[in-house]
Amino acid sequence: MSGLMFSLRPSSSWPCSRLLKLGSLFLPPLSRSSATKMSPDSHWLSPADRDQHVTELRAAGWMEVEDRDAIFKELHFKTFNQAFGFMSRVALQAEKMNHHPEWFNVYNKVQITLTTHDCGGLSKRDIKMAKFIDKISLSM
Ligand SMILES: C[C@H](O)[C@H](O)[C@H]1CNC2=NC(N)=NC(=O)C2=N1
Repeated sequence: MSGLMFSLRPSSSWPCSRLLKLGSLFLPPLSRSSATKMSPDSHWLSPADRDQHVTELRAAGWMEVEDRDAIFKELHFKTFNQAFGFMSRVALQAEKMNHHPEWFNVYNKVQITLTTHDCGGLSKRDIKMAKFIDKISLSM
């Protein structure tokens, strides 16, 4: 495919929903309709909502990822079985929400990064998944 290629990245003043509309101007009609059909909870969080949610999640041990609009947490369990059982429950929830973590497991540790790939940043789905993860991890 020839032609000008560039990527639109959300920044603090350009929410993903606006970038999607701008980006869709350069997409073929088929992609344009799908790009604007994203469910609202996978749209980029507004700066005010993002600040509020991230502040709450930071208090629960989440941290912001330096070079991307994402949140990260490392969880420690007593055993590998407990860690894997936790991952199994989160995996079922991920399928139910159609929203999947980026994660790494070694023995009893699970490192999780949450971001919304469709939007290129944090959305309500990430917040919902982070709260689910915190609830499940406390019950293991
Ligand atoms: C096609 C499929 O519905 C999409 O790719 C879903 C799958 N899981 C996802 N997971 C995450 N974290 N972000 C997404 O944007 C996403 N999109």
